[in-house]
Amino acid sequence: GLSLDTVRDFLTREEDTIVFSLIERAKYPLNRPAYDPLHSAAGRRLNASFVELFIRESEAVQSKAGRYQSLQEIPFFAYRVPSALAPPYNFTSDLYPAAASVNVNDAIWSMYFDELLPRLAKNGDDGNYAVAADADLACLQVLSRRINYGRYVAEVKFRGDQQTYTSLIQAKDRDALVKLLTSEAQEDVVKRRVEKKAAVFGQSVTLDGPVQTDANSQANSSLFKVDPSVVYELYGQRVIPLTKQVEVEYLLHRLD
Ligand SMILES: C=C(O[C@@H]1C=C(C(=O)O)C=C[C@H]1O)C(=O)O
Repeated sequence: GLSLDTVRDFLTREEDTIVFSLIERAKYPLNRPAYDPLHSAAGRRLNASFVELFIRESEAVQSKAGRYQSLQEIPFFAYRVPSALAPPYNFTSDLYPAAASVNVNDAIWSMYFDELLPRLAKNGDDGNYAVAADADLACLQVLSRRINYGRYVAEVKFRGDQQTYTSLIQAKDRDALVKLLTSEAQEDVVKRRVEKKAAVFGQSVTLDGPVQTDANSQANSSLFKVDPSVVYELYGQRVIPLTKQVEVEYLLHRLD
């Protein structure tokens, strides 16, 4: 069952996946043309970039394979995903049905392409657009899963203090809800841990010398495949605030 410990364990494990997916995308140059609008053979400007088409088609395949039968997974192009051909599985849902579809995928999409990607990838174009787009998809999927997991966090917190949450939800008091669900101490632990994971997972491993410790490694952030301070800021300024936004939106539908 859900508890504050199990949801925090889930979020902790997702940190590993987030850091590794950022490290993978940082391996490739920016590959700018993959993000510009495509043109038809006749020269007409199309509405989508190569990366957007890649992600739409990938989601369609994964939808057929049943990925979105799990409520933990939410597609970026929900209106385009075909139904699943995969064997049915009876997913238990811990979520309140009227609030289960709350998500901030649109905000995650623009945050990733406008803010994060330019800080991850070096300028350059090696033409390997499908490989880079696949790395983008991995980043987007894990960021979406982690941030939209705020629905589960909110459900646990609601069950733990139904009376207080119910009155704040009825009053539609967003500010008081944010305050009640926030744990500053936990946020500080999370931010410092992901920064450390970026330093540990993103160092160059050689057979000579000792394994790097944070004390001697964090001094020079350019040693790392992804700058640990970028990951710290990503969590502090975007991942945690968006997770809390999901928590609040979920709670506002929790009594529907
Ligand atoms: C997820 C939680 O709720 C809030 C959001 C956090 C996060 O996104 O990491 C951390 C602490 C809380 O302010 C939690 O309490 O664990």
